[in-house]
Amino acid sequence: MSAILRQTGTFARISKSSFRSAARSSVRASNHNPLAVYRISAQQARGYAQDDGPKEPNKNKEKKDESKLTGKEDKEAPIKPAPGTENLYNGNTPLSRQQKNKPEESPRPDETPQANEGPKLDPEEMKLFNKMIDELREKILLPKAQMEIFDRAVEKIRKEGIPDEVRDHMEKLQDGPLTLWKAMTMAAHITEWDRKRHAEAKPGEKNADSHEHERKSGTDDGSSSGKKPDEGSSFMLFGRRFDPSTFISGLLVAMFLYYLGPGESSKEITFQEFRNAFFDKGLVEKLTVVSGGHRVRVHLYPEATKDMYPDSPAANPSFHYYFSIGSVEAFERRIDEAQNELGIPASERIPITYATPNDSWALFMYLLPTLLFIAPILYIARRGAAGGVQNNVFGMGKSRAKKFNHETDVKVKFKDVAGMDEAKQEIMEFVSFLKKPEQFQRLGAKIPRGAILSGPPGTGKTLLAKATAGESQVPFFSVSGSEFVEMFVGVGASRVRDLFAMARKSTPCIIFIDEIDAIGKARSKGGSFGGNDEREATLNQILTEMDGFNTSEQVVVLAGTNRADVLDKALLRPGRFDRHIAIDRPTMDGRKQIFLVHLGKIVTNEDMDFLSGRLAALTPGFAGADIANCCNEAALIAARHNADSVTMAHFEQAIERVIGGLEKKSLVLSPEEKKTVAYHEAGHAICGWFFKYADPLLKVSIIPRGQGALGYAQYLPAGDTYLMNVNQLMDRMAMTLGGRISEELHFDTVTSGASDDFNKVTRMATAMVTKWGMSKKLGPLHFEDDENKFHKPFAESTAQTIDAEVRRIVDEAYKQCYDLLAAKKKEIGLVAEELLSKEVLGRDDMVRLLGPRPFDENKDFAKYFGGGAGAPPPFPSETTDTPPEQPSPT
Ligand SMILES: Nc1ncnc2c1ncn2[C@@H]1O[C@H](COP(=O)(O)OP(=O)(O)OP(=O)(O)O)[C@@H](O)[C@H]1O
Repeated sequence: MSAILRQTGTFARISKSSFRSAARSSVRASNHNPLAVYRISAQQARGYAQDDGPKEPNKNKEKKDESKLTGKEDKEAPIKPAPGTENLYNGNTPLSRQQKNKPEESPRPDETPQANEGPKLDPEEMKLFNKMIDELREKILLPKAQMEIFDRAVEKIRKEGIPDEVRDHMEKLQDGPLTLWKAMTMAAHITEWDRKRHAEAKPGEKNADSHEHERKSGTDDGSSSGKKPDEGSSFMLFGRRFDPSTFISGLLVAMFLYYLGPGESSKEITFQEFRNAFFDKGLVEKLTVVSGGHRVRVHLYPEATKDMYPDSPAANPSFHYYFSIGSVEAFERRIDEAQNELGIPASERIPITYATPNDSWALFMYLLPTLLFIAPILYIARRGAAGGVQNNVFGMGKSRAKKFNHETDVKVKFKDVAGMDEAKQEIMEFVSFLKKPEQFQRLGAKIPRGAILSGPPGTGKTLLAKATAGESQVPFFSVSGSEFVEMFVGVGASRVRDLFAMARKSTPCIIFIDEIDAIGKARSKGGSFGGNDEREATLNQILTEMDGFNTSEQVVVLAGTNRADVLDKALLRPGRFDRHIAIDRPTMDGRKQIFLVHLGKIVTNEDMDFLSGRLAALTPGFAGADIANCCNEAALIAARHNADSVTMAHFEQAIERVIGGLEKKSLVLSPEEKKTVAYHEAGHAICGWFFKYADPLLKVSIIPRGQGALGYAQYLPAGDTYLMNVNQLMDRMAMTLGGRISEELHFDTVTSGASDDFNKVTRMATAMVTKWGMSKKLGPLHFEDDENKFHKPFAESTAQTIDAEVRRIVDEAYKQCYDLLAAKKKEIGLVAEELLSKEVLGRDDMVRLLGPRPFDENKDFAKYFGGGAGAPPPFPSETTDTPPEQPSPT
């Protein structure tokens, strides 16, 4: 009973096991190891081991006396705390020293423990007990009423001795420093003991004071009213009863918050640092081998570490130091050596554990951000590749087709589509199929699956498809081929599936895929550069879907393209796009019809028949979209001039603008340049007027327009001609050279303004020689152009012949033009001077200056432009003179 709390800490050394170890070690050889105190000291526990009975302390005393006599006591009990733990418990002096100086005392008869009470405390023990209680008070904050109960209980212990119950709990808490948690549970036990003591006492023995305390504390758990507390499954904390389930769920929440928190931080140190800073100072609580036996995590006593290294993060329980090890065996050996060096007994060795599940959790938490980043990408990619109608990750695999409702959206009818009667006729069949399928099925006819509408841009392919839907009164799904193409392989195919699935749900209906060449290009025969997989997969899916239609399914697929020649043959085979409808630029009559459609919305007082005819004659080569644009431009120009209605002049301005671009009034030419441009344009105009097969001039201007054109001449082609003979070609070439030859005839030098003319002439002459068989020397041969210019499809000698023939033809055209212009030098001067003064000349001015054109005019020409008879040449429309190119540095 002489020593109760003999260590650097407080209550942690009063255990039964300590007592036993003390009994053993009291006769052991002396140990100079200062660290030994860091564990349970041999002299610490001198009593309170109830199992050993009251004699045990005496036995111990005897041993102690024995050790005193032999003078070994000092050596047996370490007197100095381990480095780093001196301040652990408020700088307590080593217990062994206190113990050494403590007088041996027997329990006083009046202090004999009573039932339920432990032995009484001697002055030394009392001192230490008081110290422990002071620390408890510092660490915990109890409600006032609770504090009173606690104080009362402490007072009781002081007077009557330490009860077994409290002692047992202290025994459990002996390891490690006094943490807040330990302090709380300790306080709870003391108060609980006191409460129980009162509850078990006879009613008469209960003092009124205690009742008052319980009432005040408001924590009467029913024991006072005769109800037995459920001690097995709950414990008290702050006077509150906690059951295990509350505790476990609380613990789980705490763990959850812990892992949600800032996470475990760590620092790598060397083994030497570990030893010097922590191990040798006794701060290490435990070591854990992690990372598959490559690293060791150091668990420190947080309080002691905090005291020793106040600024270090090591005191944070979630912070850990790590050091690397070569192998587990080597590490264990080193630790053993280190502990031997410090003389730590085997029973006190630092525990070493091996990778707990927490490590996997830590690894998981460590990898979590990366996983969170990568997982969605993988998921999208996989889902994209997987395809399927259900493939709707962020709407990726969903079709982007716009659905037009036949009742509300598709208002276009066949009457709105003009100038393509044959195409309309062809597509009409689809309308009858969608309207009356039985008429075809009755006779065993298979309904065509779809049609490809091919033609230049703006010729009305989409319009025709819409009109088909409008006429058939069915829903219309419109999608562009490029909308199937995505970054992820498989998305296109998935969208095709989705589109067809949607269409099947709304049968009968029309699907229109515009620009189908974006996905329907001929598949490569392998070995192509780059990845075409996505496009090919999409095309294959279209082929499959079209095959998959059952003949009674009323889904018609129409597709538009500008490049029918590049489409995959599999698309065009019967059973898929059965029909191939070519829609070309409209003819003169077609243009007239289209003008009539679009003029319907324009406010004009002009005679519609004449207006549309004249405009159609003025717009050779125009597609439906250009015509619609012209009508709109004319209305805009008229509105800009505050006109009441749109006049012929507005339409002509609009056409000029569409053909030549915007007038560039800001581009001011010098007088010399202007004169050159005027003579250049006059040369072209004279050629067009006097060459029989050239296009008659309609308008010439020296106002710069569009993309750098300094002059502008508009010619009127005879009509829709699809063939050109040698005479027409020669006249056109001669006319094209007219600008440069006029410059030669009227100026000392020539300019670079004819560059574009030469380009045209050369191309025409080359085509005559290599494609059109118009050279006697080369004969009827066709030489394909190699776009890459890698090789010539002819022999070197043939190449020389081609060059010579092209030169000969151009020379002939040159001579033809030169002869004419040399003869008409005066007329050129007339036209050029007039141009310089007026800037723009019309056909009437030409007739005034040069007299009527000496050839029969085309009848349309005569009708709409009042000229005489004459046949203007075919399809050329206009020429513009490009700006001078920059002279090359050489
Ligand atoms: N035959 C026509 N009759 C009336 N208007 C037409 C005709 N052709 C084209 N248009 C006008 O041109 C506009 C554009 O035509 P549309 O979009 O059908 O051309 P497209 O051939 O589909 O062009 P792209 O090949 O560039 O897709 C139409 O909205 C319409 O106003």
